[in-house]
This record gives sequence, C-alpha cells and structure tokens, in this order.
Amino acid sequence: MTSQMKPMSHNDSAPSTPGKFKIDKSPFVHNRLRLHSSLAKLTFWSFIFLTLIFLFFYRSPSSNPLPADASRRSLRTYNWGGAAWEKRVRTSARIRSRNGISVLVTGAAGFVGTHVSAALKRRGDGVLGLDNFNDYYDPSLKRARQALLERSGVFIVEGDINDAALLRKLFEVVAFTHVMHLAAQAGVRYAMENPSSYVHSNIAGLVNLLEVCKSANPQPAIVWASSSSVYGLNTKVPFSEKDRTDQPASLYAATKKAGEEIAHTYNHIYGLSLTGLRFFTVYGPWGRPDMAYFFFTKDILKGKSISIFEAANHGTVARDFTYIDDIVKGCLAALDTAEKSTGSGGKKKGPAQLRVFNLGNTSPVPVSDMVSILERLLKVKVKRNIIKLPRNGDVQFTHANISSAQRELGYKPTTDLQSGLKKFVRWYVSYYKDGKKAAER
Ligand SMILES: O=C(O)[C@H]1O[C@H](OP(=O)(O)OP(=O)(O)OC[C@H]2O[C@@H](n3ccc(=O)[nH]c3=O)[C@H](O)[C@@H]2O)[C@H](O)[C@@H](O)[C@H]1O
Repeated sequence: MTSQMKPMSHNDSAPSTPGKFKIDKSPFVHNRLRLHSSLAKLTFWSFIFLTLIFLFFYRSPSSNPLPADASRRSLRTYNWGGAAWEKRVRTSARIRSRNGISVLVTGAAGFVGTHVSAALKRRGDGVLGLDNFNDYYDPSLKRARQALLERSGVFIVEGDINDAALLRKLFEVVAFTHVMHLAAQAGVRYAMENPSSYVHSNIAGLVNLLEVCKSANPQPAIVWASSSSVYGLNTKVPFSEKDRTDQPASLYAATKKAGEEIAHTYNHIYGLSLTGLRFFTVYGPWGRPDMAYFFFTKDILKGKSISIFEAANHGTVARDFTYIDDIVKGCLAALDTAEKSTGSGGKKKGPAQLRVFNLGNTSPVPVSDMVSILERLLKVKVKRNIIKLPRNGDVQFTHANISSAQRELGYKPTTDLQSGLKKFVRWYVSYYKDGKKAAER
C-alpha cells in the first residue's frame, strides 16, 4: 500500500502548525474535510493517469525513439510472395556451374552488393539479392544498379532484413549454401544525424538475419561486412586483426564492432560459420554518393569548393582506399573458403568456423593527394578549403595489415588509387552524362 492510499487518521487532517488557527472538531466539518481531501486526490491521480494516456498515444515525433527515417523504413510494406515471385526467386538462385554455390546477397542494390552479385553470377553461382532500397542516398542509383543486375539474371527481392517472415520464406524456397550479408547503414558521419538507423540495420537487422540462418536447414555459411572503423582510436599501424578494437570513434564503428561480438555469439551457441570482412574505404564505379571521393568529384565538376579535413598541427588525414574489384575478390575468396555451419534445427552439433579479415590496400594516401588525383583526372582546378577534422566520428588515418587475408584467402590487392580513380571518373562522367544527371540531383 502506498502512503497516498493510507487511510487518513485524525492527525493526518491537522495542519502541521496547529497553533496558527483553531481546529474545528465538529464531525460535519471533519467529514467535509475528508471528502474535500479525497476529491483533491482523485482529481490529482485522474490528471496524472490521463496525462500518461495522452503521452502514450499522442507522443510527438521528437519523442519517438526511432527517427522518422528509421520508422518509415521498418513500417514500409513490401510486396512479396506468390507463385510467380517464388519462381523468380528460384530461377535467380539456381546454380549453373559445377561446384557452384547459392548465395543470398543482402544489400544487393548497394555498391559492394551489386559488384559481388554480378561477379558471383558471372562464374555460375546462384544469386538472389535482397534490398530495401532506402533513401539514405539517391535511390535512382540503386535502381540503376538493380537494372544492371537484372540484365545478368539476378533478381533483387525488395524487403528489409528486419522482416523475419520474408527471410524465412526465402529459405523455404531456396536452400542457400551461403549468405553474403552486405545490407547495412553505412557512413561514419551520418551516425550523428540518425543514430537509430544504425541500430536498426546493423544490430537489429543482423540479429534477425542470424536468427533465421540458425534455424534454417541446412544452415548457410555467412560472410558479412564489418569495417576498418572498428579500429577506432587504435594508433598501432598497420592495423592488424589482433589489435584492440574497443575504442570506436563513431556509432557506426560501435555497431560494426557489436556485429563482430554478435557473430561470436551465434557461432558459439548455434554453430554458424561466420566470416567478418573489415573493408577499408572502398571506392570505384557505381560507388556511394555519400563518400568523399564521390561528392568531391561532383562538387569539383560544378566548380564548388571542397572541404578537406586536416588533423591537429596540420596533421595529415589519410585513408587506405581500396578499389572495388580487389574487395570483390576478397569477398568471393571468403565465400569459397568458408566452411559449412555445423548446427541444424537451431542446435549446434560441433565447433564452427569464426573468422575476421582486413580487406585493405596496404598503402594509405592522404586525402589531399586523393584530391590532387581527381584534379588531374577531371582537368578542373580545385578550390580547396582546408578545415580542422571535425569531431564527428572520423579517425585520422587507416592502414590495413592484410597478411592474414593474404595467407588464408589468397587476397592480393592490385589497383592503386590513381588507376582506381581513373576508372571511377570514367564511369561517373558517362553515368551522369557529363554532369547532366548530376545537375538533376
Ligand atoms: O573503411 C570503412 O570502414 C569506412 O569507409 C568509409 O568511411 P571513410 O573512410 O570515412 O570514407 P569517406 O567518408 O569517403 O571519407 C574519406 C576521407 O575523406 C575525409 N573527408 C570527408 C568528407 C569531407 O568533407 N572532407 C574530408 O576530408 C574523411 O575524413 C576521410 O579521411 C565509408 O564511408 C564507411 O561506410 C566505412 O565503410
């Protein structure tokens, strides 16, 4: 019983300073006082109750823990199912080469997802894409990538990795041997604008996917995209998989690091075979417009100035930029060397493979040098605006030690930044028709 509900004693109704006025002890006045006090309490608690109900049903958008963007994504409904849809799924996932694999590629309309899907299809593997086509960046670019894949026979199912019913359905229709999980909320700096979208995709979405994979029969082997950003404030270079990763500098990095821990758990409990790939600033044709090399190109062509970050004391900011074709080779090698998961029916039957690899280029380039390469390729004098590295999650430099990937995956990057950016610029200019499409954006 709470103190408010305690039956009132005579003394409860007496003022705490009884000498100030005369207490009327008549029973009528006493009852009136009790009634008065009970009414006041009833009114008070009714008010609190109604306020709570009001807040529950009519909370303002700003009090919604999911920002509009993330809510919209999870509330969006996608059309899937039906005989014709299932046929497309089956056809796309059909293996067409001896010893081929059938792979569910999440984030297939994304930058890396498109390239990996196309490469798998080319060598005769079965490939089914999954993508929610969200509007984090220009969705028309994702649609163009989809059209490209469609022409090579890859069907992309429209849906969210948080949709368990859809994922279960896909595994019912196709016994995928592998999952290449690339769907994620990417971008380091955007995490300060929309933190929930990172939790939604990189944590909740990952767990949902692993839940379905662990119950699938047979369980697939999973290769997924982690990030160089997990090294955070680590200063030991080059970054090795053995180095500490417990100092993330951005929420993006923290969710990728959480993903690595979640992978450990699902491997440990359910025998899922899991390989995490730490990508180092991947760039190239069909790239992501939110990345610096991409929007620098756009702005340089428009004659706008660009902001180049500089660390304290004019310190150089550098990245181990890695060309997309090298990353694709690393992804395929990770799929090819992935051992089978050991569980079945949601139960572990024995120890399973758990790996993590750096996929970088091993030669960091200062961002200002990257800009100079673009300047030469675009033949436009760049208006440089050097500004202090903002405290928004960016780290000063990245540099991959790739000996582990070299040894176990035969990974060997071959494209330097100059050659890779040349291919990017050629694609950019032709895709945006010398700036025509870019101007429409
Ligand atoms: O390896 C990763 O795991 C990550 O790589 C990528 O992140 P980053 O390496 O930060 O790439 P990106 O944004 O292109 O900035 C490049 C450089 O330009 C600098 N930069 C940036 C913006 C600007 O206005 N000025 C500037 O100097 C900036 O300081 C930086 O030095 C992916 O986006 C991310 O999703 C993740 O996959």
